Amino acid sequence: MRNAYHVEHVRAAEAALMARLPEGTLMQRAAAGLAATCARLLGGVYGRRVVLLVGSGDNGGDALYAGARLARRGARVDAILLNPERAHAGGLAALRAAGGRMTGDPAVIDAADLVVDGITGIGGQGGLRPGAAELAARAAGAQALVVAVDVPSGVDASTGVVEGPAVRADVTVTFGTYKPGLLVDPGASHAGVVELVDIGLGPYLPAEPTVAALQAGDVARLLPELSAETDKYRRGVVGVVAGSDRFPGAAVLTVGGALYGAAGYVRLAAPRRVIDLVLQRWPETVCSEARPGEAGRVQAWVVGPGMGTDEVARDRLAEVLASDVPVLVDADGLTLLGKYFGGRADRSAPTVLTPHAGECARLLGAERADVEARRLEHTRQLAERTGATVLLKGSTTLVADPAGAVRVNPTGTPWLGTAGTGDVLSGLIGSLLAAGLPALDAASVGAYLHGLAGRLAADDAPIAAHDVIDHLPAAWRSVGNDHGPVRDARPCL
Ligand SMILES: NC(=O)C1=CN([C@@H]2O[C@H](COP(=O)(O)OP(=O)(O)OC[C@H]3O[C@@H](n4cnc5c(N)ncnc54)[C@H](OP(=O)(O)O)[C@@H]3O)[C@@H](O)[C@H]2O)[C@@H](O)CC1
Ligand SMILES: Nc1ncnc2c1ncn2[C@@H]1O[C@H](COP(=O)(O)OP(=O)(O)O)[C@@H](O)[C@H]1O
Ligand SMILES: [K+]
Repeated sequence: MRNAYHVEHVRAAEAALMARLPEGTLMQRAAAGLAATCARLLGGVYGRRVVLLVGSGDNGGDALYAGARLARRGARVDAILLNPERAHAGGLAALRAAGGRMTGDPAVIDAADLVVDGITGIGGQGGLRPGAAELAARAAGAQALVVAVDVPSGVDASTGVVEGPAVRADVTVTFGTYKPGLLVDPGASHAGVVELVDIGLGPYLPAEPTVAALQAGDVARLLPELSAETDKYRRGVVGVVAGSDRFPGAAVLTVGGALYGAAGYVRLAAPRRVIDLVLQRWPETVCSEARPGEAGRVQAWVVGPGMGTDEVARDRLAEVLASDVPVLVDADGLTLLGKYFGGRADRSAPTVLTPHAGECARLLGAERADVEARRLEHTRQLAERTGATVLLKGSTTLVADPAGAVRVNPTGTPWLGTAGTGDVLSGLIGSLLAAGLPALDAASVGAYLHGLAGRLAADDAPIAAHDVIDHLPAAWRSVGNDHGPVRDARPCL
């Protein structure tokens, strides 16, 4: 698990650790890690041109001390001080002693091999002010690699919100712990590759992170375990209520995602024309024209993709919500939930909602652009308001549960932004719910595998939703299975 903490936790941990160490120790640890990364990126330090953008806080101090280390190894280091009177005194002295120079001429950026962004870190507030913004823009237009210190300046470290001009880094060297703003968009896409430097904060951080990102090993551990006794019913039955005469394809894609999830059996409740189409593509589906409540027993439902928003669809949703098993509501189901059910999921079993930004905005009565700009806040808010686990789709998918846990998905590609991929995701997560994964795990594991399948399918070229289904087995294989290969569940004869 990659854990990220809100700035207030980082500051508290820093204070507790600093109280046990000689003054300046943490900054030296940070600067050493930063300089090591810069040296590696430069592929040799001697004679290279490094420009430091230095704000008046400790973020600037880190940049100055790292600059001094590079200057001692023969780099030509120029520092541009945003506020010369308030720049970190110790860092300035170290840089001067190492032969670094102060300059007021931003043209040095144009000739630099590497620019170190030490304008603001966890102390930054809002978008960059004009002087800082000009330097950030000049660095973006130059050939140099841009390395952000701790956080790209202009990105809110706790939330990933970017409220104006901000640095776009190739690499961010962050200290002590990840910050949510490095994992959640739009901040994440300003951070580039994120490298963590351990400065010893770990023992002083709370057990529960503000935001966590699953890694392959976590996914492998969370996937259901198969054994010799496994059969289709024990694996779980997932019910799908999707498709309509107008949108039959949505059911094909949702069922496809569900078949390649962890359930052993997929049941579809849909109109005849939808069933015919689904059976052509997926003959293994068990189909029923009956209402969901009469379609047979399931361990989880997926309801919504392409089902329409008329009264028949409303009644189908009502029946599914009245069941005592986990339910995933997507697409038209979300529209119906807002229109007829007060946007709430008051149920005894878990509910998962999978809106994109537009659907999330509608359920909250907010603007889509605000949801996209402040993804973490809105995902949490919808989870609190609905009592459901909410997965907000789009660039950096987020999952929040009503108890406050948040996961951010590290896989995925913008190539997934194509019609129908959301239907595949719904089927996949529903299948994981039917297999018994708790809502937060099902949603975050589903998003992880879906994002990975999207990447494997796209490989830098356009894809269609069915390509994502086709690559789900490869995505499963690539995370492995912590419970050992399935074929070993039966002894060889
Ligand atoms: N935590 C740790 O364990 C460790 C932390 N360490 C390091 O300390 C960093 C935190 O340092 P920090 O607290 O001094 O704040 P910092 O990020 O330098 O920003 C404050 C400055 O930014 C300015 N400023 C603000 N907003 C602005 C804007 N929009 N546009 C322009 N300027 C703006 C603000 O100006 P002012 O408002 O005062 O005029 C002030 O000058 C942390 O990120 C890490 O790098 C490591 O050394 C060791 C371990
Ligand atoms: N820019 C992006 N980066 C990464 N993933 C994206 C991006 N845009 C869309 N996606 C993903 O593509 C899928 C689209 O789902 P959705 O909007 O519901 O489409 P549809 O309703 O057509 O199935 C989601 O999994 C979403 O996270
Ligand atoms: K910075």
